[in-house]
Order: sequence, then C-alpha cells, then structure tokens
Amino acid sequence: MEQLSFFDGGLQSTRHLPLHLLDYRSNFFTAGEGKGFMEKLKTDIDWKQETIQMYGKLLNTPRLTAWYGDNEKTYAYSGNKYFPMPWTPELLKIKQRVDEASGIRFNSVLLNYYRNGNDSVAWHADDEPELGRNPIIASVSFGQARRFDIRHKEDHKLRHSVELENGSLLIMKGDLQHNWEHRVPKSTKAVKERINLTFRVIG
Ligand SMILES: O=C(O)CCC(=O)C(=O)O
Ligand SMILES: [Fe+2]
Repeated sequence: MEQLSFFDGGLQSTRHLPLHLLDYRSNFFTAGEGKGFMEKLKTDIDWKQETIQMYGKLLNTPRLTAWYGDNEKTYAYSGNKYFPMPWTPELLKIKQRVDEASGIRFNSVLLNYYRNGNDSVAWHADDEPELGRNPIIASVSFGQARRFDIRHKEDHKLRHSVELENGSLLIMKGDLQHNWEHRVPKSTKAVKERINLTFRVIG
C-alpha cells in the first residue's frame, strides 16, 4: 500500500509527511485530557445526522456532525448549509489551546463523530470560498486513532497517510485544500469511537 507513517515508542514520526502541507503533533493533549474531552463532547454536542444526495438518492452521511462558531455566519459543505451553534465551555477550552499553538484565532469548528469503523469521510477538499486561499485548518482528534489519507488531485499515486491519535493536533496548510484531497477511510477492524474537530477561519 501507500507509504504509511510509522510508530516509534508510541510517538509518531512525521518525517515522511510533506511538512509544507501537514504538521502533526501527537500528544498535543494528554491521553487523559483526550478521554475527558471525548466523553464531554459525546454528550454535550448537538450531533446531527446529515444526509447527502447521491445518484438521485438521499443517503445518511456515514458519521454524525455538528457545527459551532462565533456568530450566525453560515457555511456550505457537501450541498448542506450549516448554521453554527454557540461555543460551549469545552469547545472554548480546546480552541484556546489550538489558537495559542497556531497563532490563529479560529472562529468556527466542524465536528465529526465516527461511531465505529463503518463511519468515514470520503475524498474531499475543504476548498469552500468562505475559507479563502490556502486556508489553515487545525484538526484535533480524540478517541480511537484513525488513518488520515491525502492524495494529489492530478496524480493519485502521490499520497501520504498519518494515523491521527487521541489528543493529536494536525495542521493542514499550504495548497493542501486546492491541489490535494483527504479522507478518513472506513476501517475493516472493529474500532472504537472517535471525535474530530476541524477549526477554521470563515471570512
Ligand atoms: O476526521 C478527520 O480527521 C477529517 C475530517 C475532515 O476532513 C473534515 O471535516 O473536513
Ligand atoms: Fe476535510
């Protein structure tokens, strides 16, 4: 298969990742913090089952989603329009850490809840006009580690993977959203639940 990232005593090396596109930090949050946020977000977030129009059929998105942010700015994604919910105390705690580490004041977050290995997100780019040119998106993961793949839009053989662990922070940057696509594939193994938060700046 494609080049996979590898583990070294629980710490993941990022030396095979294109660092101008992806900046990965394992243990950005401690394992305990990750577990705590996972449980809190599971119950406190207003999770929605969105649908997607495909081949003329209305299908359930294979994960639960939620959208939180600063104000009433709406955000179009996969043919859906999202109205942000107001920040919760936990989301603000997470955002503060991410803002500090990145030097960016994020104003919205899209949350994904992957209930098991059947939940996934298909190849896509977060290239909506609201995000502007070469957006920086900060991706925080809690719970079950899942594989995150990127591939070049024009050359699908150009690809990389990174295992997004509990408490990790992945910064997506450069032209990743314009010239590359990313996904979290289904897992054939029996896997536990995972929550991912992608912090964004909506213009
Ligand atoms: O769950 C992830 O790691 C990625 C989620 C994602 O790509 C998105 O919400 O746009
Ligand atoms: Fe994405």
